[in-house]
Amino acid sequence: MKAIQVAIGVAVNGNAEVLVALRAPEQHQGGLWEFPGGKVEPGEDVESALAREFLEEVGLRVLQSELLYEISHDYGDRRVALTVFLITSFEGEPRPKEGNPIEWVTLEQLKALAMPAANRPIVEAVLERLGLERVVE
Ligand SMILES: Nc1nc2c([nH]c(=O)n2[C@@H]2O[C@H](COP(=O)(O)OP(=O)(O)OP(=O)(O)O)[C@@H](O)[C@H]2O)c(=O)[nH]1
Ligand SMILES: [Mg+2]
Repeated sequence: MKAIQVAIGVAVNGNAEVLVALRAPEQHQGGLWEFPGGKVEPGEDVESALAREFLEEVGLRVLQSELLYEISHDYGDRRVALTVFLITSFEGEPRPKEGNPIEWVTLEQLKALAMPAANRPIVEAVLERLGLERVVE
């Protein structure tokens, strides 16, 4: 099975909070919290996909981002290859443009969120990058 290429972003605000969205029940891995993002389209590079998905899903214009982490995960029903960016500068106020609730959460709150399995090492990388204790020792 070919992996689906996905670009996702961890936007950080001035209070050291990160932006998360709730996946709709009918979506793959529905009912779990995610970092906004989505599938890279044919012919599109992964940074462009990140910028497009952020505008489409939460209405933010990405001004500055850096590569944070890459992970492939097999969910059984599909394989995904996630490229994760830390978004250090953006423009606009986040709005749930596709109807999924969105929230700024502290890193402590992030640790406790129910997210898809592929996100556990991503959260570790976020905590490490932003300077907090790891979740698992
Ligand atoms: N956006 C997002 N997708 C994630 C995360 N973690 C994770 O495993 N995924 C998986 O990545 C895949 C693609 O993400 P997506 O469903 O957001 O894609 P999309 O926005 O293009 O959705 P669409 O197909 O409805 O247009 C899904 O299978 C999803 O389960 C995450 O933190 N954020
Ligand atoms: Mg999406």
